[in-house]
Amino acid sequence: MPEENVKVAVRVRPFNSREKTRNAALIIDMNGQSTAIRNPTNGEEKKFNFDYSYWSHDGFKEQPDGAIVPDTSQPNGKKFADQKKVYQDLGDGVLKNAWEGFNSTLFAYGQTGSGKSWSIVGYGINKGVVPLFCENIFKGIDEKKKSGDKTEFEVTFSMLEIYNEQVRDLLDPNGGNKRGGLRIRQHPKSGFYVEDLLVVPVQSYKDIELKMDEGTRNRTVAATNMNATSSRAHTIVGITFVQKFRNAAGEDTTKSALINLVDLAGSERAESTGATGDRLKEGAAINQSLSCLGNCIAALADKSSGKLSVKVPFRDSVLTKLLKNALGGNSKTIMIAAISPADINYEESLSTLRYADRAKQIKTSATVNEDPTDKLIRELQEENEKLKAMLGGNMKMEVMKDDDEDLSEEEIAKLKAEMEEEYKSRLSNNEKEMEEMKKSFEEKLKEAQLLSGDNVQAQINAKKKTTAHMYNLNTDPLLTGHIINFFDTPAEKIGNGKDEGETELILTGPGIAPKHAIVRMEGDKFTLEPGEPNVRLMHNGKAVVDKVELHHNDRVLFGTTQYFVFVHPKERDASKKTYPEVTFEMAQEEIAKHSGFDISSNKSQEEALLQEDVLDLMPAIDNANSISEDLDKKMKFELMIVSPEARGELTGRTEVMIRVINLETKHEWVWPREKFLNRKFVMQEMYQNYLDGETWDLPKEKDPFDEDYSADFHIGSVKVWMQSLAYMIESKVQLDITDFRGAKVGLLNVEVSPCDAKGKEYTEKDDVYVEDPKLLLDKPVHFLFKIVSARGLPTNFTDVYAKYVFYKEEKFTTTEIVKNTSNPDWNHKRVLSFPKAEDDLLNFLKESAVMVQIWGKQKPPKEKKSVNTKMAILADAKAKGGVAAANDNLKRFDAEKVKYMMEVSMLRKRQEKMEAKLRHIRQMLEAATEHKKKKISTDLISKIYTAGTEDQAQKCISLIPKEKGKH
Ligand SMILES: Nc1ncnc2c1ncn2[C@@H]1O[C@H](COP(=O)(O)OP(=O)(O)OP(=O)(O)O)[C@@H](O)[C@H]1O
Repeated sequence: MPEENVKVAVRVRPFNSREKTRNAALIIDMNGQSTAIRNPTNGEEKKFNFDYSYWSHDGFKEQPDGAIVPDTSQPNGKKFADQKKVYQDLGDGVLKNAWEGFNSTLFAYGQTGSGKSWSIVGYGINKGVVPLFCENIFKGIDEKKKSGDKTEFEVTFSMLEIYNEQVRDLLDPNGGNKRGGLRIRQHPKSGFYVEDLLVVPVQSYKDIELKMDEGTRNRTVAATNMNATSSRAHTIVGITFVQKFRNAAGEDTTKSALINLVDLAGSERAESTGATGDRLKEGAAINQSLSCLGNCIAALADKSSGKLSVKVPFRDSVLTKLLKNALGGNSKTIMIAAISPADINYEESLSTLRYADRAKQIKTSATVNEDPTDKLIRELQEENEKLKAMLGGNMKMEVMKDDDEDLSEEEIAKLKAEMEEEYKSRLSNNEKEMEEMKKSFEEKLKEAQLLSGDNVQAQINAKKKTTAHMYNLNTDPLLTGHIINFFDTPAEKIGNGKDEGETELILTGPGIAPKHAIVRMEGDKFTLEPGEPNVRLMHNGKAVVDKVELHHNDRVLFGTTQYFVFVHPKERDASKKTYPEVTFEMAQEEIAKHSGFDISSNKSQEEALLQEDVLDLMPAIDNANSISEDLDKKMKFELMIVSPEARGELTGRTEVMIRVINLETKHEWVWPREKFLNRKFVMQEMYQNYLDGETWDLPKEKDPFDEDYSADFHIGSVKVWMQSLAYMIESKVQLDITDFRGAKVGLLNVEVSPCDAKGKEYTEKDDVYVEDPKLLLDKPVHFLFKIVSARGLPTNFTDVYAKYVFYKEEKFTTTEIVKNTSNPDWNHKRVLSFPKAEDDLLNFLKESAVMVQIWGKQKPPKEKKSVNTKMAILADAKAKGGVAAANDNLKRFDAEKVKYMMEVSMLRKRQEKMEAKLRHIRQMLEAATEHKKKKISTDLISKIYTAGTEDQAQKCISLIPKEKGKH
């Protein structure tokens, strides 16, 4: 069988708005087949060669109809690759292969938002490979038919999603409700397949479009209910193209091709979740399928470079089972690696390029799937006879294993146990397949029409024009507008389906109550009201307590995940207003604004970034809280805005962090954003199991809500400025310790002073004061750094210690640990010696500081007070007077104040020194007058001026009478 390498194309997209806000720099360059990426920190460039390198970053224009085309008047217009170009290179090949009877797989890899869907599916008029391929296949069929070709053509369509290692049939509206998802089976010849997957016959591109819409709608319902981000799911569209004709020998022949189009989940999840250092990093939060795909690709690349003993772990995940053929078997395979052009995504883009680089080494060997139809039926019959015999115990069951698989006894036993079931399934599957083969395509189409909801969809579209309704909003714009609910009854009750009375609209998700809300229709007027007290219900960003009137384009949030936009066609048509298109971001922004955040566009880059983080995290935190409430997990999450100083860091930007509070024990933790998001994925999965009625609670070590109170806790920090040392003046100060929120949590007594090489502190006597730090250049300098004690720390801590990094040190220095007191005395003392002071050091002393962080352990819980999570969170929100518990530490915590305090104390000392010098000069002049001296040697003047101590100065002044040059 001829082997062929996987074809790899890389495509770089334009800057998105996020990258533009961040003033991101372009780090990708493409030239012919090569793609270069520049490391933004050191400027180093790495080059890769691919089958195609598609420049879609700039050099284009948008036509009035929205089509994006090359603009040759721009410098990069010539190399710009539009959708057409990509289709011509990649899609056309797939089409040709399909006609010849080869299987093909096209998959898109890349981080979230890198442009995978753009290439595979496309947006609006800018159609991607899938729609263009589908259009062309039917065009080809029509042409053949017109030319009098007698071949029968059959095209079928299927669409599935892999989320959290479960397969969901996207063409089956109930596909998402099947527990554990659909099963994967293995066929001896064709490999792994999904059992019971709906495969519908289609007759035209229009049919496929409708089916794709249907699939997307089901995907939206599932994603909204599960509160999942679509970028964590893999979507596989399967198209089979069958040609039935009579061959030269006069036999009825079937030529078939399976085309798999795979839109993979965002690649970053597999990598970056590990960076949080959280114990849950190995948990379900990592997309197992994606990391396993990486392992398979690496193993296959090794294999093709000659390492034949390498085992390819296809069986380790659902995705790799289904892509086994695409990667190592009977398929011609293409990978599109999508990358961002921006420096801020350097790591992700580099890892995508490496992935692609490895993938291009993989070899597959596709064969034409063409056989006489009778033979195919005979084979199926024969196989069924065999299966029956084996199931009846007349034949030994052989475990099906690949040459490259090395299974243990245990694994073989397990596989055997699964086999019986598998045989039964295959038996019925084969029977179904034979039946299907005997049926004409017309019969199949007729059946499918009965099953399909095409007409229903057409009716819905017509009704949308005249009847009030609401449509869903999703973070992924491709999933927005697919869930429609009409309001055509006097009162529409909305709830989670657990109410005893009737609920017209059931919504699932965290925070949805049995009687959640009611939408009433009174003539042309619509109103919204909560169905029971304390439900999470928002209207245009504000919490709904009483009845509110609904107007066209209003935004409604039920619980914490179900976002909708209300459409009132009558009001809209009668109004002269132009209504803006509502986006998910807009809906989030208005919620943030009403919770007290300053949302404006007029911001510095740093503020804009912070705003973006706030908007990202606020709904996620609400969501985590409502999951905690529904599962009664006793934990509460709050958003905090934390400056680098408050985090105990010298540099960095103001960030969003999450304060976690145990409502029963009052223990607290502070989580970085990544850790929170990582854990939230696990919370969502836990919640989904709860909804599905499965055992949902997890053991302590896997529970995303669990935290160890005895872990070290960062109580607060102090920034100690070093300026006085630049003048060799000591500084003994008491400074405020501030916590993450910028609140004062105690006082720290610190001292810095110049000393000799042995660490002996200089006294007034051996004054080493310098007027200008430059005078220390190239001289040896030594300092003493003392952390004496802290006073008034919060009483809920013990085992307290301080730690810091001095100047260019890499590791923290830690004081001893002091137990059971909120007034620890550390008496920590350290000599810091620099044999030759350099500019860097002097600059550091003059302008920088040492961050001292105070750490401790929270004390064990006192007697636990049992609380109900929902009630406790509600009480807390009421006490704080708002939904979001955003802190205002930016206003409260003034990092500059400490600097000024220390600067003033240092200036005072410098002034004393200057005044002494002045006094000595004055005394010198007085002595000269008294002794009638007209001249004094410059040598003596300089000695008086630079005298280190009072004694030295007086000694020099007393030499004046002995000076020569009287009268
Ligand atoms: N070649 C391109 N030209 C113009 N815009 C593009 C291009 N590629 C991507 N975009 C834009 O970038 C955004 C993200 O692209 P897309 O949705 O395709 O990313 P994705 O990788 O599929 O993300 P996800 O993993 O979330 O599904 C979209 O708004 C899209 O319009």
